[in-house]
Amino acid sequence: MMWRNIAGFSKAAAAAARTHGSRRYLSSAIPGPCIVHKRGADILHDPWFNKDTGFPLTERDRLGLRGLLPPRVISFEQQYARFIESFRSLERNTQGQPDNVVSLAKWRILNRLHDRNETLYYRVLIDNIKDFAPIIYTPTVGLVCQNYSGLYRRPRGMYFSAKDKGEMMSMIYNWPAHQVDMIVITDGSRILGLGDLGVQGIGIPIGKLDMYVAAAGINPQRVLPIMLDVGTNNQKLLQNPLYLGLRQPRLEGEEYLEIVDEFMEAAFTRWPKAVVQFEDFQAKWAFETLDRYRKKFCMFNDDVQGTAGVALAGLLGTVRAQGRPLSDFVNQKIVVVGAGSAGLGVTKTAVQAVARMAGISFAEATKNFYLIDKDGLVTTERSKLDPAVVPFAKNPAEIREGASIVEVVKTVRPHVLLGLSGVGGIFTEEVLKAMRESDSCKPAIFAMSNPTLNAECTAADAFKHAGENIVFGSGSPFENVQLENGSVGHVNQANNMYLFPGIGLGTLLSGARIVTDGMLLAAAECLASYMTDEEVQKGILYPSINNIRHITAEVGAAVLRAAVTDDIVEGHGDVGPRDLSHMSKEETVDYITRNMWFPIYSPLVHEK
Ligand SMILES: NC(=O)C1=CN([C@@H]2O[C@H](COP(=O)(O)OP(=O)(O)OC[C@H]3O[C@@H](n4cnc5c(N)ncnc54)[C@H](O)[C@@H]3O)[C@@H](O)[C@H]2O)C=CC1
Ligand SMILES: CC(=O)C(=O)O
Ligand SMILES: [Mg+2]
Repeated sequence: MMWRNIAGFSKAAAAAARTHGSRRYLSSAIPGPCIVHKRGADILHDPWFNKDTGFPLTERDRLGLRGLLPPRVISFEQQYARFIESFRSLERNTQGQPDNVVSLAKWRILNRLHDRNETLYYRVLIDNIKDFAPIIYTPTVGLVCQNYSGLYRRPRGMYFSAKDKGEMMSMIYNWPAHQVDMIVITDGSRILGLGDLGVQGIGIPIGKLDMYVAAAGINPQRVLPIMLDVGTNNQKLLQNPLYLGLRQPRLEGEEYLEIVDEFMEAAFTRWPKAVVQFEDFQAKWAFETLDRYRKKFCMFNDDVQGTAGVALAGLLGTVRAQGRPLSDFVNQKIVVVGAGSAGLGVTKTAVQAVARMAGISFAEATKNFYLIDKDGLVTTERSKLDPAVVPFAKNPAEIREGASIVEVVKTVRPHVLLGLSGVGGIFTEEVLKAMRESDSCKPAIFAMSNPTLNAECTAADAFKHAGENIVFGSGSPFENVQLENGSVGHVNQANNMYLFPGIGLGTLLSGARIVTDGMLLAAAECLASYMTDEEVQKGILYPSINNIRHITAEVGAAVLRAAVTDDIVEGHGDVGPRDLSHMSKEETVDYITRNMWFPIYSPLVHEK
């Protein structure tokens, strides 16, 4: 597999160079014979320009590198093969060691490459995304965040803390890149299903932006991970002498919002065309900030909106998997476990879809949805009902207030059981067995919480207890399951990674002023219609992660076209709003694809 990639190397590189690849250096070129203004060791220490042993002799001569490298010039292909060999050797040498140890060792070797040579790093990531996504993204990124203070070697991204109040407008200019396209920001308050990890949550924006580079071809020189450190309520971290964040409780209320406001003003003052993705904020701030900024800035919340689109695509897929027409979605009974930023985002979007399809009101469309939180089924009987869940609260005459998951499943016999609770294993054997009585011929189980240990159930347990005819999705990857009937139980990775890169890229390349509901719906519909009937019937609802660039180009194009329809595009670079509106669907996909950055070594000196 790896070697096939290497064999296909020069063709892909040449194609990329013809389109977009080398532009990255030229865009920041200074006049004169050299494209990079740094010299000598400064170049070797800049992961953006560094080619390690790959510097050709002319560049070694003209950039003051002679003598600073071993004499032999090694090709990109050889460097790539060398890295993969070290990675495989690490796999061999860590066999039998605990999973956490192996995962962190793999993360370290990749991270060291990231710090040293970005071109090679992104190339190995793109070519081996199926193997490496679980390391730079969920589940290992969760472990990295938990151990961040010990793993920390050098900073990546920017840190704005409560102590920086009043200073952010000048601080933002400390970032060395002139242009920033994508920002992913967190306050560390709800990192995956791991809770409040304070400043250690920076690993999430870094991992998400790695996915942006890999999937959407965002130029890595133009991405910016942001940690907004407003304190932490995690007592263990506050007591840890190695903790790297502010040692104070989280800011609340207006004090908190003032910090986020200040950052947003600073970021958009310096980079008015940037897209900002909010990530892993605790529910109350996820909703509040989305409401506060979505009409003012070009931003979206991935956990609320990206997840909703991926889940909707999965839910529509389950209808197709049952061999039923899409219109049957309105009859599906859906139990959502978890009423936080993700669960509520999913439920609201799915209810809206039912309302649209059936031509009924939102309130009427909630009929087949059942929302469960830590206190059980949400009904109108509950005291102190959170206003965000009110629209979905059931009549207690139907099922009692606070009913357990198993009670709800036994009573409702749902078509779909979807978990976004962050609680590992709550889809117990009893719950899964109850799904055998589902009214669906192919019940669907989505255990979407991350990382792996927080999944509501494993893939193997789902197929074992709920039956071999189920459709299964999980937020973190699981291996496909070999079924007793001889067939394969397919595992779908129901993760917002299938949408956020396309949402960001389509928004960026359209120059949309804001991210509208129409753009988000277009993204979800694009993903929902991506798979063929044949695949869906086999229980395959989402594309392979190996095709992530292709699906992202399609999603990006759908988002861009929806932005044109919503009349909010301002264009990107030389491509104006009129050009965008005249593009056919195919031309839009082509435009998106041509603008994806691809890692190849570009010349650092002009030919004489
Ligand atoms: N697969 C994907 O693409 C995504 C997965 N997630 C995952 O979803 C999980 C939740 O994320 P958020 O909604 O942002 O968290 P949150 O903290 O806002 O919400 C968690 C919800 O689960 C409920 N809950 C807690 N314990 C429960 C129990 N024992 N039984 C039933 N409900 C319980 C809480 O009451 C709350 O409503 C996390 O693990 C996160 O990693 C989030 C976004 C995307
Ligand atoms: C996937 C993701 O965004 C989460 O688990 O929070
Ligand atoms: Mg998230």
